[in-house]
Amino acid sequence: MYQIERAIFDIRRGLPVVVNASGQRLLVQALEGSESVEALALLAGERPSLVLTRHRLAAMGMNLSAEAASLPLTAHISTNELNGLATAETLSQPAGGLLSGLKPAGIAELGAVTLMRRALLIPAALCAFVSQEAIATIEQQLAEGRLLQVSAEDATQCLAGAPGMLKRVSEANIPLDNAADSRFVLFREPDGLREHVAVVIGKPERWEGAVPLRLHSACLTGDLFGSLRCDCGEQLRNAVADIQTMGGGVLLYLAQEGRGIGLANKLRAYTLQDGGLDTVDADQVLGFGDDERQYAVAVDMLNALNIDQVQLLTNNPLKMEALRQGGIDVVSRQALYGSVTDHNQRYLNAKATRGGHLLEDVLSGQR
Ligand SMILES: Nc1nc2c(ncn2[C@@H]2O[C@H](COP(=O)(O)OP(=O)(O)OP(=O)(O)O)[C@@H](O)[C@H]2O)c(=O)[nH]1
Ligand SMILES: [Zn+2]
Repeated sequence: MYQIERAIFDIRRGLPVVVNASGQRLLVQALEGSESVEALALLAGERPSLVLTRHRLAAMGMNLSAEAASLPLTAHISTNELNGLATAETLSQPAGGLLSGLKPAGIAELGAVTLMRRALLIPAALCAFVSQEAIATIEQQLAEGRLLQVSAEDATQCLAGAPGMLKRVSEANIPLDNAADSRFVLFREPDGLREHVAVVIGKPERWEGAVPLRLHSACLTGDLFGSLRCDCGEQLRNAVADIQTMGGGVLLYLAQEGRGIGLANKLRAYTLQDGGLDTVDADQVLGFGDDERQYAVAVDMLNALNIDQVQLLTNNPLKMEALRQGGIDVVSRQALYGSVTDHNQRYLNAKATRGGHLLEDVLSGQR
């Protein structure tokens, strides 16, 4: 995985990397932030194609076949169509007849888009297979370390992380407003890119049975600034207070901003929502699924804290399911609400109707 971390840094800087699928080399560059399609074409000796996720293609008005719709991602756009589509912003527009040359994506292209996701960029990649004529130059650049190469297998798996490899890095007592006896324990993912914090409230040696647990995905706008667009800040504070009242437990503060798409993309999604889309459709226009979060890191953190039985504070059935799949016994669920306001009502409605969140009580005005 070591090469992958380095490749992600190059991708975020707008540089190309090579994704190698059984000896076939695909030059890959992020659409977002790429300065020149021409330079990529010159290096590869081929015109690049644009690889997009099926979510984005559907949002662009493509009628995907049943087969294509079931793939994790799909398609090439043939080269001369690139001109009209080459910015992240124009990609959100319906494409009409522009996208005639769709082809199913192979494992190398799947790896390319997975790298973009992991790099928290728009999941769209410029891709060109290296031509026979260009191979010598590419090999020289690889040998000199000017270009990085990753295997297609590693690239496709880079979102999942490496189970059991979270590092417990540092910890300290941090008295909180509603829970004076709290301890922050910081974990770092092996690639060093993301850090997650377990807030341990109370004295673990006194806990009996299922531990009260909150999985909280980071929301800079809501948690820190009290944004009225969502309910996150209130949920965070309510969770700390509830766990304290329940006799102590754990809040996992997960680096999963914007349901895993990152802050840059969440801000883009907010702008699309201001244009009328709901939270799910806005993410799909950008190329993302309903919810891009993976909870393996949460399971790892619970294992490190010797917790295998929990009472989960959430309205999100996916979180219960993910913990159960990771071998954690979720013995009960407790609802956790913020307030409904004029600003967040549409968002909460979409969570309930599109995302299956259990929010009936709060939306029907019972709280
Ligand atoms: N993509 C996207 N993310 C959003 C939007 N509004 C809030 N978020 C993110 O949604 C996530 C909400 O996280 P949580 O509160 O832990 O989870 P949840 O899925 O709402 O489920 P609960 O456990 O019931 O709260 C945070 O990462 C927010 O940054 C939005 O409009 N678009
Ligand atoms: Zn939020």
